[in-house]
Amino acid sequence: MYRGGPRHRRGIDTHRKGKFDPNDEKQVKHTKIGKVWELFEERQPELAKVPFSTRLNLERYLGIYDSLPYVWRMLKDIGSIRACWLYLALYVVVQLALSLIPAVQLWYSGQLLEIVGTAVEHRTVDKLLLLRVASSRVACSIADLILQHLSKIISRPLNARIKRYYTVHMFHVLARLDVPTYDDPLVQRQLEQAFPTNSRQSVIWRTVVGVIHMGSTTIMLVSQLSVLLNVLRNQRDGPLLAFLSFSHSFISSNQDTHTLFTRGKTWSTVWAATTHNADFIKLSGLRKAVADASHRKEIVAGNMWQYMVAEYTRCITALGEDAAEFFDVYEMFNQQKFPSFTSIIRRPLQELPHVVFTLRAVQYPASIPVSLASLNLITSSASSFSHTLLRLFEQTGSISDNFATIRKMYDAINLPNRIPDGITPYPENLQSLKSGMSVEFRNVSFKYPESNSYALRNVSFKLFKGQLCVILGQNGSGKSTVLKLIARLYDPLEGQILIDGQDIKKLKLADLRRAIAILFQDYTHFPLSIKDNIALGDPGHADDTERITQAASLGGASEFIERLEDRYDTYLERPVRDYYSGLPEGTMDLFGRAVNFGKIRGMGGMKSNQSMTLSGGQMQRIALSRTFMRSSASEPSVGLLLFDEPSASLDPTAEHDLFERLRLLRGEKTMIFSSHRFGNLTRNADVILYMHDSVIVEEGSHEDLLKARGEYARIWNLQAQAFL
Ligand SMILES: Nc1ncnc2c1ncn2[C@@H]1O[C@H](COP(=O)(O)OP(=O)(O)OP(=O)(O)O)[C@@H](O)[C@H]1O
Repeated sequence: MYRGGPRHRRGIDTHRKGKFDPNDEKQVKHTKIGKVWELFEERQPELAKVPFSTRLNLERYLGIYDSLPYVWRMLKDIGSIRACWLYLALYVVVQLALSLIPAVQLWYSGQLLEIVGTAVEHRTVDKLLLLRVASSRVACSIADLILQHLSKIISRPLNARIKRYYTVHMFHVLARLDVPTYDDPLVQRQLEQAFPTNSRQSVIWRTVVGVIHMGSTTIMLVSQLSVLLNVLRNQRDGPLLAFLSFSHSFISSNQDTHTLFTRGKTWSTVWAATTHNADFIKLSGLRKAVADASHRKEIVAGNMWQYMVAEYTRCITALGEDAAEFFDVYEMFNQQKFPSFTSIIRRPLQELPHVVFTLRAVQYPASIPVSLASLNLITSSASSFSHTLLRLFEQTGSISDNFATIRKMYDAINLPNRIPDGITPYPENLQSLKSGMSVEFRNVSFKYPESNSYALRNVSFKLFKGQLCVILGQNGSGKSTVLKLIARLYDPLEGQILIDGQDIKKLKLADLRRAIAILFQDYTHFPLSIKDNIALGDPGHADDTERITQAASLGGASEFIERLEDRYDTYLERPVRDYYSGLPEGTMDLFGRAVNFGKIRGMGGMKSNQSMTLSGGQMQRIALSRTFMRSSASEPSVGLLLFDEPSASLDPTAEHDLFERLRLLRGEKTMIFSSHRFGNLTRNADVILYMHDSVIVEEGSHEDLLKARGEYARIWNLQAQAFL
């Protein structure tokens, strides 16, 4: 079985904040969870001697304390939302009223008990009093109902406002992160935890409600307890029965809170779980492959499905019950095998109040009705009291989780980008960009984060303003990396990059990126309309329809866009799914009619296929059009055009047209191409950089390199022979 091995582990940067070295056994505890998962937990020396559940309790409360400044900030933020305080105050008043109702009800129950007592002793009933007490008890129930409803009515707009406010925050965080920060799996995890996508209510709302409910539950407990003590004072055996009922309820609630805290363990310690189990990794891959539409063509055409089913079955059989996600296996692993002592004595304790009551009734037969009534009152109020108490425990548990999430959320909001911003505005004079930008690499070396090998090694070159440069080389030689470093998607490990003679790190990032137009080799399409896909090339002119259509025709996309049904409003992939009822098309419904969604679809303008597939070349033309939003010679804000394999998916005519257009459009701007092709482009280039294995091995014009008779000349001649 593959176990990760030292090669894999050495790659981990143990100095980075938030990481720990899994090889250091003093710091990290390693546990195998079943066949698949391995859990690594950070040891906590200062708390290690405290018993398990106490330690977790302590951690929880310390966690709550640490999170308080974040909660305060949250309250201030909520206060800044329009009309939120008003709704919040109303909500608090309603909850307060709701929390007092059980005590009032209990008090009326005590009154009823007294009436029964008087009736037994004096054989008379004050009918008016009975009526008043009974009707007040009913009024309490109705008031409870109304208040519950009111609380729902108020919470709806309150929740919506809070959610809207924080959704914008969340979007801001996700939108502003740079590549190395966003790509870090730890940051991904942090974002997932800070902004869980699967919950319908925002964590902020849950916390606000949780804090208010904790307050109202405490009031409920205190008021219930004081009324109960009052009622019990005059009851024979009352204190004994109450003690017995409570002890049972306490034990059950204690048990429940224990399981709650065990679950809480996963949130209160630093841990990470991974798997190196080849079968499980393969099984997960197979599951993803059949669930993802992008693999369907190959699965069908390649006749792969039988093999995939056989392999899936083999892996799942080999793993048995361990073939599950971490949390499922972990829960199974943690389940207590034997019932605990408390759960064993819990059952008999439950029966004790009734046993005591029966004994008493036998001893004093005359007091049976009063004792019966008080038994009923005491056991029911004890159970409601312990229910409230349990709720308080649960609320404390979930509030500490919510506080922790709020802390993570604000940490994520403040998450710094790994590429630091510069302070020098660029350029000093916007018109200077018309004649291009100079670019210089001085002994630049670079490794991608988490990678052990150099993507660039000691790379130096200089391009003057307005030059055309083509970078050539085999796959993986480092061509794209050069372009990424110029746009400061990453910073070099060693060396310096200069733009117009200034260190690139000193320039303001937004200014630098505004001065560069770039087309990536692995360009993507946003799940937005074609119009927006092109417009995003120049967000400053996103509403300029004329500019968009012009960019589309420069990118060679306008012709096929015009032929689409929705033209520029076409969504290549609709980001919103339609919903359908569960009845499968073609089957019969309950009344014997064939299920047919056609009519509904027609009325709703819904399509049977939610994604619009264009050819690879058409996709590339849209991406090119996006770049053309800012690449024209007349565009004053751009001085450097970077194209990474811009013609890879284009047919020869389109490629020829593209290069012609680029030549004309460029004017005097600096342009760098990364390419595999030798031809007109390289012949016209001022500088060709030939890269091999992360290093520049040849540099010069076409003629220079032919004369040098190196690798460039060899491949050029090979190509020329092929056309002879
Ligand atoms: N995000 C990344 N993380 C880690 N390594 C990467 C990453 N991107 C590229 N590399 C590695 O860096 C090296 C240089 O890659 P680069 O993309 O610059 O090559 P290229 O010359 O553009 O290749 P191609 O011609 O295939 O586009 C390769 O070894 C590649 O595996």
